[in-house]
Amino acid sequence: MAALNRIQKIASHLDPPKPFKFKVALLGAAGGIGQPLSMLLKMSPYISELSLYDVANTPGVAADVSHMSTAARVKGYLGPDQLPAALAGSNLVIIPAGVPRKPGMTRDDLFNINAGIVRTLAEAIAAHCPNAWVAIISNPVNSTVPIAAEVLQRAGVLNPARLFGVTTLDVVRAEAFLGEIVGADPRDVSVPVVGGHAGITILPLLSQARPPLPASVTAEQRKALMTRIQDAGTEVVQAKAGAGSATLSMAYAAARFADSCLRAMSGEGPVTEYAYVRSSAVQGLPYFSSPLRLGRSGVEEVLPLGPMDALESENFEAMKAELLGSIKKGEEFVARGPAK
Ligand SMILES: NC(=O)C1=CN([C@@H]2O[C@H](COP(=O)(O)OP(=O)(O)OC[C@H]3O[C@@H](n4cnc5c(N)ncnc54)[C@H](O)[C@@H]3O)[C@@H](O)[C@H]2O)C=CC1
Ligand SMILES: O=C([O-])CC(=O)C(=O)O
Repeated sequence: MAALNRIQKIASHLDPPKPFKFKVALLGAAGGIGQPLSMLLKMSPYISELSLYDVANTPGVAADVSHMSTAARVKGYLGPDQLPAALAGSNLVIIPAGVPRKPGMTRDDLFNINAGIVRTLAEAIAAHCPNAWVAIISNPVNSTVPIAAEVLQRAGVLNPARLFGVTTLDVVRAEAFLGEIVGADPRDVSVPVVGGHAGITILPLLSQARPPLPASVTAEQRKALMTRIQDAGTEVVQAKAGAGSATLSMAYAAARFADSCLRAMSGEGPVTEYAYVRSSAVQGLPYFSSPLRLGRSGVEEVLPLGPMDALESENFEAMKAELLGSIKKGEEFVARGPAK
């Protein structure tokens, strides 16, 4: 314990106290992702107020997390009546609300339930914190981000520079898997992952990986690594055998994404992150996950995708129809309006 205190003292000396200034709202805070993410956000030096919202079980989660001896003040909000207060004044809203997959399902199979949840939450954001940055985790991300965008646009408050589909888990996985292969600490590995967040739409650009894949890795092994990154969500769904999908690695990835947003908001830029955003990065695809330069106002620049090798270019072409279909499905859902 003495050693831990000493390490903490040294760390706080090296890393001077940050202004604890942002309110972050987590919608779906009592779920499989929401609970560990609440804990990780409570540890963020950038958060002064942590607002935990869910339709079930938030009082318990909020009471539990609030006992951690870190600066963020924690408040739990339960049910739609408390949603306005949960959101008011938020700088960043993170949304893991919704149902997860079971074995045999695709992410798109979640559309029927999660589309309505995201629409309702986006309507509340438009009304109660229209300037917040919004990070959507709920699947299918390829459609839920266009849903949120359409809702915000119809309310006259859409700022595409502040609306993100969280694809950080794809990057995290690529770093972990490549780190294993090259024998490096994954924190020293970088792999761009672009496109969308489902199967073939997840496009790891292994040709741009740093450190590069060793020359001994064959074309088949390279293809297998690409496929493993694309199917990693399914790997977890199958391993959990009906008990849900990735929660802990997702909470880690979302905390990392939130940290990037809050650093950018603080002016500690430039911050580079990957996320699924509305952009003109790829002709004919109004949403695409790209490398982004984040600053105080949100996305300041959508960075180029960079060169692709033959396999990546082939995958890039092959994903386009599916991604566009998912985008249109989301947009049409909002255009149709609520079921009568
Ligand atoms: N973007 C990504 O990389 C990933 C996305 N996901 C997605 O995240 C979502 C959540 O996954 P889990 O946390 O494992 O699910 P979960 O079922 O454990 O938790 C979801 C939570 O959302 C809450 N919820 C339901 N309706 C709500 C509403 N209207 N307002 C507020 N909260 C509501 C539930 O009460 C529950 O606590 C799923 O759609 C899943 O597919 C999961 C992993 C990775
Ligand atoms: O696979 C799922 O259903 C959850 C998810 O998006 C992921 O783990 O990447």
